[in-house]
Parts: sequence; C-alpha cells; structure tokens
Amino acid sequence: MTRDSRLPSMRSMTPLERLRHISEAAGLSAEDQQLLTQPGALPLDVADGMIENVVGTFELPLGVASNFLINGKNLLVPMVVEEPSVVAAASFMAKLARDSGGFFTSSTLPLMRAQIQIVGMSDPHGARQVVLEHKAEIIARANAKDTVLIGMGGGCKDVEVHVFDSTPRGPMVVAHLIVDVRDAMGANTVNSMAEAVSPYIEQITGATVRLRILSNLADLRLARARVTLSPEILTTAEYTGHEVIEGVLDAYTFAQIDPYRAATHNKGIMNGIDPVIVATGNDWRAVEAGAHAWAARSGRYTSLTRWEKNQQGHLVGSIELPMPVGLVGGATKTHPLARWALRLMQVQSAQELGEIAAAVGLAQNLAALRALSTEGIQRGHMALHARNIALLAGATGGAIQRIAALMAQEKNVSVDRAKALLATNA
Ligand SMILES: CC(C)(COP(=O)([O-])OP(=O)([O-])OC[C@H]1O[C@@H](n2cnc3c(N)ncnc32)[C@H](O)[C@@H]1OP(=O)([O-])[O-])[C@@H](O)C(=O)NCCC(=O)NCCSC(=O)C[C@@](C)(O)CC(=O)[O-]
Ligand SMILES: NC(=O)C1=CN([C@@H]2O[C@H](COP(=O)(O)OP(=O)(O)OC[C@H]3O[C@@H](n4cnc5c(N)ncnc54)[C@H](OP(=O)(O)O)[C@@H]3O)[C@@H](O)[C@H]2O)C=CC1
Repeated sequence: MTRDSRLPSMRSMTPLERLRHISEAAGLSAEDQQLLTQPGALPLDVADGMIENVVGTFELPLGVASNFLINGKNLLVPMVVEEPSVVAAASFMAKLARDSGGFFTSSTLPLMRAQIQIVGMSDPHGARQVVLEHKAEIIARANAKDTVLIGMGGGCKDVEVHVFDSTPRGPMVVAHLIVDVRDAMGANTVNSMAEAVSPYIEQITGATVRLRILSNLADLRLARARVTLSPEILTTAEYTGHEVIEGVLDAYTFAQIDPYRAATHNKGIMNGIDPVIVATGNDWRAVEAGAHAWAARSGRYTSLTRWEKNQQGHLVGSIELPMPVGLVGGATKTHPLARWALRLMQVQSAQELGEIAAAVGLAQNLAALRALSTEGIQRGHMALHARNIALLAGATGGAIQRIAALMAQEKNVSVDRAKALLATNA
C-alpha cells in the first residue's frame, strides 16, 4: 500500500529522483524502476503484435499525480498526457481535498450492453415479446462459451428489447444483452456473445439480424466520485473561500445551461480521466464516447459534474459517468507500462480503476473552475506551458526552466520572446 501520497517536493526533483521517490512511497520493486529508466519499455515485437503495419513506437510523457486520498487510501496516479499543467492541477486539488478526507467513490457492477439489430419484420412489438419469451435460452447460449468469465461470477445476466416503430427503413427491434464483464473492458466479450446468439434470434423471430456490437453508452457501468471542500481550504491570497465557492458555482451553472461551455467544461474533466485511461492501456475512445453520450442523455448536452453548497457552506462536487475500463484484455496486459501503472496504484478490480479515474476527473474539473472563476486560466497554465514554448524555441537542459520562468514572470510567453532570451543567454 502507498504509505503517503503527499509528496511536496516532487516538482523540484529530476525525473530519476521522482521515480525513486514514488517507487519508495508505493513500494515498487527495483525491476519496476528499471522498466522506466531503460529505453524501449514497449518492445517493437510486442508493439508489432498489438496493431497493424507497425514501424515503431510513439512516446508521451508519463507523470504521476501526488496527494490523492481516495476512500481513505493514499494513491499515486499515473497520467500519460501531452498537455502541461494537467498533472500539477490534479495534484493541487488532491492536496486541497486531503484536508477534508479526500475523495469518496462508488460504482455499479461492470455491466455492458451488446446491441443486436433486428430488421425485416412488420410486427416489431410481437417480435419484442418473442425475444423476451426466449430470454432464458438466449442467456444460456450467450454464456455457453465464456467459461472463465462465468466462473468469476460474470456473464450475460439479462436481455432488454427496444422497439423503434418507424424508421426510414421500416420498423426495427434492438435486443440488448446485459453482460457482467468483471475485470475486462468487455467489448470483445460482449461482441462474441451477440454474434453467438444472433442465429437463434433470427430463428425465433423469423427476421434478419444486422449489427451485433457493444454500445459505448455504458449507462449500466457507472463510476462515481465525491469531494467536499471548506471555504477555508479554498481561500487564496486574493480571494476568500466564499468568493471561490460562488465562482465555482457560477462556472458550473454556465456549463449546465450552455452546451458551448459544457463541451469545454467536460474537456477539462477528460483532461483528468484520459491520462489515467491511456496510462493503464485502456481504450480512451470508448471512455470518451461513453462520457459525451452520457452528458447528452437528456437530449441536451450538459456538465458531467455537479457542484453544490452544503448546509455548512462547503463546496460539494460529484461526478457519475460510464467507465468501461479493464485490468485484462485489450492492451492492459500486453503493454508493460500499463502493468506498471496498475502496480503503482495497486488496484484490485476494474471497478476500482474506474472510480479512481472518476475522482481524477472531478479533481481536474475543480482545478479548472477554480482558476477560471478567479484569476483566469493563463497564469498557472501558461507558466507551465512556457516550458514547451522554450523547448520550441530551441532551449535545452537548464535553459528550459530558466527561460520559461522569465517569460512567465514577464507574462510574455511566446516563441519570439523565448528565442530572444536564448540569444541573450538569459
Ligand atoms: C497550474 C496550477 C496547479 C498552479 O497553481 P499554483 O497556485 O501556482 O500552485 P502552487 O505553486 O501553490 O502549488 C500547489 C500545488 O499544486 C501542485 N503543483 C503546482 N505546480 C506544480 C508543478 N510544476 N509540478 C508539480 N506539481 C505542481 C503541487 O501539488 C503543489 O503543492 P506542493 O506539493 O508543492 O505543496 C493551478 O493554476 C491550476 O490548477 N490551474 C488549472 C490548470 C488546468 O486546468 N489545466 C488544464 C489545461 S487547461 C484546459 O485544457 C481545460 C479548461 C481550462 O479549458 C477546462 C475548462 O474550461 O473547464
Ligand atoms: N466499440 C468499442 O469500444 C470496441 C472496442 N474494442 C476493443 O476491445 C478490447 C477490450 O475487449 P475485452 O472484451 O475487454 O478484451 P478481451 O477479449 O481481450 O478480454 C476479455 C476476456 O478475458 C477473459 N478474462 C480473463 N480474466 C478475466 C477477468 N478477471 N474478468 C473478465 N474477463 C476475464 C474472458 O474470456 P474467457 O472467458 O474466454 O477466457 C473475457 O471474455 C479493447 O482493446 C477495445 O479497444 C473492440 C471492439 C469495439
């Protein structure tokens, strides 16, 4: 178990020192440290087995967010992302949240939906009932092959049928297999089941089955996270905690009512979630698709988080969203660094991983709303982005940080200015 995720000196260390520091805090082995220090952590032959026409591997920075306390457990969170200030922002909000117990999470069972599209009938309601009458046999056929999953308590649990009376192609019936996929993301699992039962569905309905594929609107597989922050914790040099809370509530309301704002607000949430999904070798497109479809489930695209004030005047944030992530399947087992990321967090189940991702998304949202509704995003974000700009201008080694700091201080972060500072050996 990670002893203490509160690691205040991280920012001033070199990457190697950070690695030693987090390895010690999380009890990682010497081999685990070595995995990150040697080049080619993803061997070419493994990469070649993962996708097609491989010509190399593509690297991104792997950072570790500190300070997280989730359900009373200290946690160091691996984040793979190209954008500056994301890891710092998550760590910052996790630091603030620690004083009020950190994040609290829960989740539903890992239930995925597989859709089976049935066409070519004139009595869709009759066809629906036929499918439901044969539910037990459909479930039995779906479960016939996946012995490992069934042995673990997973498998197809239910069948739902949705009727579309009138479409441009005539009536359509869509059967959903509801499958407990345990610790898998589950796409291949449920797709195989949908394909396996389709001939039987054609036989009992006398209609034609077309598509047999999971739904990425994983609305039965939800992860939740909650955080409470007092005005005292949120107080800054320029703003009282009450001002910060009112600002966050106004910012949240903006996202609730306006889809133009909600898209950006939710992008900020995914700034926290996606890096955890990528670091663990999971399918970020599936998580993204599910999140945005969920955000639009009422017919109007809105915020994935909620922010409220409780009776003590404390800020209460919560998030609930589909979280189709796995510890097995896909690249989660084949990518050595994905295994490393799971060892760093010491997660025991896919549900736990989903809850962590939700908590990081909530932290990230708070960081953005707090900055946006007070001093604005540029001060904190641009100060860190300045290092990228210094790199772009050609700075190397110690000059990167030096020139970035000067540009941030001058509030003039641009490639031209970085080049000028480089030329004068600043
Ligand atoms: C960037 C900060 C955190 C600076 O904030 P600050 O007040 O300058 O931070 P600080 O120096 O007081 O440090 C506070 C803590 O932050 C962490 N921290 C701070 N700096 C570092 C660093 N260099 N390296 C590692 N950790 C760092 C660290 O945990 C530190 O505590 P410590 O451990 O030192 O006691 C703050 O301004 C912030 O949270 N800003 C929001 C940034 C953000 O949201 N970035 C995402 C990119 S913008 C975007 O894409 C989304 C958006 C904004 O459009 C979404 C939306 O609109 O809703
Ligand atoms: N629209 C989408 O999102 C789509 C995504 N995908 C991709 O599918 C992949 C994920 O599919 P997924 O089904 O998770 O992967 P896999 O099929 O690789 O793994 C799941 C299988 O692993 C076995 N298994 C072993 N241990 C466990 C356990 N503890 N819990 C659950 N299953 C276990 C089970 O099979 P058994 O019982 O046979 O041993 C299970 O069916 C990702 O790469 C994703 O990108 C694919 C198609 C569409």
